[in-house]
Amino acid sequence: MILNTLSLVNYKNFESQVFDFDAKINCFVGANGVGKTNALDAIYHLAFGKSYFNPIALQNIKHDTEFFVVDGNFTKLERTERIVVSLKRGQKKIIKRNGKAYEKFSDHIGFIPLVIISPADRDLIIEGSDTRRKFIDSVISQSDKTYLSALISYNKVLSQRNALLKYFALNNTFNGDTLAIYNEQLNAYASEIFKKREEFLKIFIPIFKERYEAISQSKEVIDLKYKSDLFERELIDLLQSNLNKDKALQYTSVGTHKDDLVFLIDDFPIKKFGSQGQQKSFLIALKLAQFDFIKQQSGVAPILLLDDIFDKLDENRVAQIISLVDDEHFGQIFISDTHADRTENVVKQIHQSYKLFKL
Ligand SMILES: Nc1ncnc2c1ncn2[C@@H]1O[C@H](COP(=O)(O)OP(=O)(O)OP(=O)(O)O)[C@@H](O)[C@H]1O
Repeated sequence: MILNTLSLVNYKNFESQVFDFDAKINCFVGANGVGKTNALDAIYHLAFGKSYFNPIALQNIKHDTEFFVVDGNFTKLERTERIVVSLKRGQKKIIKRNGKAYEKFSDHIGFIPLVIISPADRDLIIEGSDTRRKFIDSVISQSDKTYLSALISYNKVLSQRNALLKYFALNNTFNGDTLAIYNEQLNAYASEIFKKREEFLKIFIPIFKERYEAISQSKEVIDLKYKSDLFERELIDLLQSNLNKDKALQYTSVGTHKDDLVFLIDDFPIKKFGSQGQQKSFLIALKLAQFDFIKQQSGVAPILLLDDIFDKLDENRVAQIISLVDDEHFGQIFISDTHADRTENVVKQIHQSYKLFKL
């Protein structure tokens, strides 16, 4: 998967910009605030139809302008693919592949395999379970369309069930038959989601551990554990036994929407007991394992975005990370850094072919 060119119009701080990329390594360098992360985010947009950093779509349009266009020309399996994402104020976002607009954005997910490593990933450790569920969902969805569709359906039924619980409470009424229909649907989707998350983690965890060992070169034992209500019983039984609680809360308190991933270091939560360096290595190992998994499943090396990585890790570790990717299966890498010299020094040692973009 290679991004050949990228053209931006009114995307965040870019008014009009065209990049012609190297097939291997590309570095965006420049002072704080010049738009290095924004350039990476534009590439992320082409893969996921949204920003990695700012979920409010309209805030990605350049201030005081009416629309943005992110236009990318890729080579995938020797074919040229043009992806255009655009948004005009007051209108819906449009994603086009080779001139044809997608009806459902979810159809595009996985078409441009991509992994981003950014300081913002620390949210995976410090924030709530929804951040970790999003991570696991995004990894599986990139290689499994049926998973994404089960997830979308589950969320739809879940909000209908929650709306019904609210309606019951507001109108002081109850209808077990209607609720049972939602329970059955939710149960079917949840079983599928649970099974796929379990299967995914069986493959993913060993890759992750291997990556961590390679990066950290230390003895601590790290682990990932899948936490789900569904290990206990089927969702249909859980919904039944939690009915009174759900009626009181007016929302569904059990299900795969409550699943979590527990991050452990020597059997203790990494959030509380991991050093800064261990936490960073943990997150990078997680993302590199994502890279390996997607490559393994789709047969295509994902595009790798490394945001601000030199600020967080020393040069040796960065070189190690880049060559880890280079070793077995090179994809295309995009790096952002404030220091052109530092970036060039590290990159030069690993590959002769690279481009530096001074923003
Ligand atoms: N919608 C927008 N319109 C105009 N400018 C924007 C918009 N959104 C963000 N910006 C600007 O983009 C700049 C930040 O860009 P970015 O985060 O890419 O910087 P960076 O080069 O990665 O910096 P750092 O080295 O500090 O990480 C800020 O100046 C911000 O004001």
